[in-house]
Amino acid sequence: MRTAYRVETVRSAEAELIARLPEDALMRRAAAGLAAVCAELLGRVYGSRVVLLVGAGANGGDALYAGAALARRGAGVHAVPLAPGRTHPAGLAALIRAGGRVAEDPFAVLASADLVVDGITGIGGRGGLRPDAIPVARAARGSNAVIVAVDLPSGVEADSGEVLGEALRADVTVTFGVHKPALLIDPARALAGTVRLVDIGLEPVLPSVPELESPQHHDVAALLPEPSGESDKYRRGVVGVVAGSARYPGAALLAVAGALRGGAGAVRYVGHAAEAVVARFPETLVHAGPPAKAGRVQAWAVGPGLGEDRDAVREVLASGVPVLVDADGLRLLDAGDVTRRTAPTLLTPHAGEAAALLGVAREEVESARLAAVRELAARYGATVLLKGSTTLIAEPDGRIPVRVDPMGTPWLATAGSGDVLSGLAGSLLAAGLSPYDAATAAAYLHGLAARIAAAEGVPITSSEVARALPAAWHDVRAVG
Ligand SMILES: NC(=O)C1=CN([C@@H]2O[C@H](COP(=O)(O)OP(=O)(O)OC[C@H]3O[C@@H](n4cnc5c(N)ncnc54)[C@H](OP(=O)(O)O)[C@@H]3O)[C@@H](O)[C@H]2O)[C@@H](O)CC1
Ligand SMILES: [K+]
Repeated sequence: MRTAYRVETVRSAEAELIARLPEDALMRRAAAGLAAVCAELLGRVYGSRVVLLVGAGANGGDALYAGAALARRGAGVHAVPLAPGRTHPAGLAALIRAGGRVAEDPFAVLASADLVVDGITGIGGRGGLRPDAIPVARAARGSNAVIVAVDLPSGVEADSGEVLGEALRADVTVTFGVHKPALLIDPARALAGTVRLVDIGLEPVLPSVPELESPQHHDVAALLPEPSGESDKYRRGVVGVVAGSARYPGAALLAVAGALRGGAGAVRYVGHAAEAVVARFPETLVHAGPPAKAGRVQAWAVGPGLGEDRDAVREVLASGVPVLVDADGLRLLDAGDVTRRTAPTLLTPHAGEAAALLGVAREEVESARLAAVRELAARYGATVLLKGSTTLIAEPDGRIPVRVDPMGTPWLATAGSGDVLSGLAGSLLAAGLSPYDAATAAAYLHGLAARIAAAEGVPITSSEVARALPAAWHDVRAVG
């Protein structure tokens, strides 16, 4: 798992290290790593033009020491102090000793820069760029220079990934010790560019439980169910899919398509589209309803294209097996029916549905996704998968890390893709995964399938995403 830690945790780990090391040792390590990435980006350091945007804190110090290292290798380095009188004194002295200078005209040096180092704010920044920094940041972005953010793009909130004002979009972010939540969560993540992690020796002093974790191929491979010699379809799990309506029969087909490729031994479809489902997927067991009379299942997925069938949602939530609720099911559910449950529940809203469940505006969820997913999970006592530009998965117990899906792709923003995800995650629940792991594996495989389907760079449909799921399993298993 890739992990991210909150500022408070990073600061206490740093304090522990600083106490054992000579003064400035950590900053020098950070700056050396930063200078190495800048040199790599420049290709030829000698004769290159570098501008340092320097704020009032240690983030500016990092930029100054890295600038000094580049100046020693022959780069022309200019510092632009944005908090004059509060510029890191030792860092500035090191830059001047190395032949760097303070810029007389920041806009002139920015116009001809090859590389700009953004050291305005790091983990100490709050509330977007300040007015003085905005024209300078815009000039940097408007130049042809590569922009390298120090630790974080300046102007983002480190712990939440929110962007409360203007921020400076980077091409590359060089972060120290460990990722911060803003580097994994939109909207901040989209401003970080490529993220490079510099080891400053922090790992051994960090707590074992991070704020966020983001799975990679081998993590997902370890979660996927594997049939054993004794497996029959019931032991592998039967997933009940309650989806589709006279108005939205397609949702039933897409949810079943996802469920058939999620590792359960059988898919039992319940609803008004039974005929269409069997015609397309003859391996499906079907039942016209109601869910309670459908026969044995190990998990339910309810909601895609369901229309107004409130009773079906209520009945499924009254069952003693894990339940996934999506789409119309989220609109129809009664909060008490969820909080009273003893078996686990997984809710899979997009930002609009999450906003309705929380009683806030959609923009509020989109701008503060981490807070929204945690609040929903706590309020409903359920695992929540919040879909979107960054898909997040939270447990009701706030001490458990929120998982961030790294596989999302804009290609998934296509009609019916959520229906495929519901079926897939429901199937993984029926196969015995916890809601947390089922949601994690489903989001990952779904994103990977979309990437595989869109490999030629052409638009894809949700049916194609479902068809690419076996290739996604294969890909994950091959590496895991
Ligand atoms: N600790 C360590 O050992 C190591 C730390 N390292 C580095 O230190 C960084 C953290 O340094 P930090 O704590 O000095 O805070 P930092 O991010 O530089 O900015 C805070 C300053 O900016 C100001 N300010 C606040 N908001 C602002 C805004 N919106 N716009 C403009 N200004 C704003 C605020 O002052 P204020 O004006 O509010 O009084 C404050 O003085 C970290 O990210 C990493 O790069 C590495 O070297 C590794 C070792
Ligand atoms: K920065």
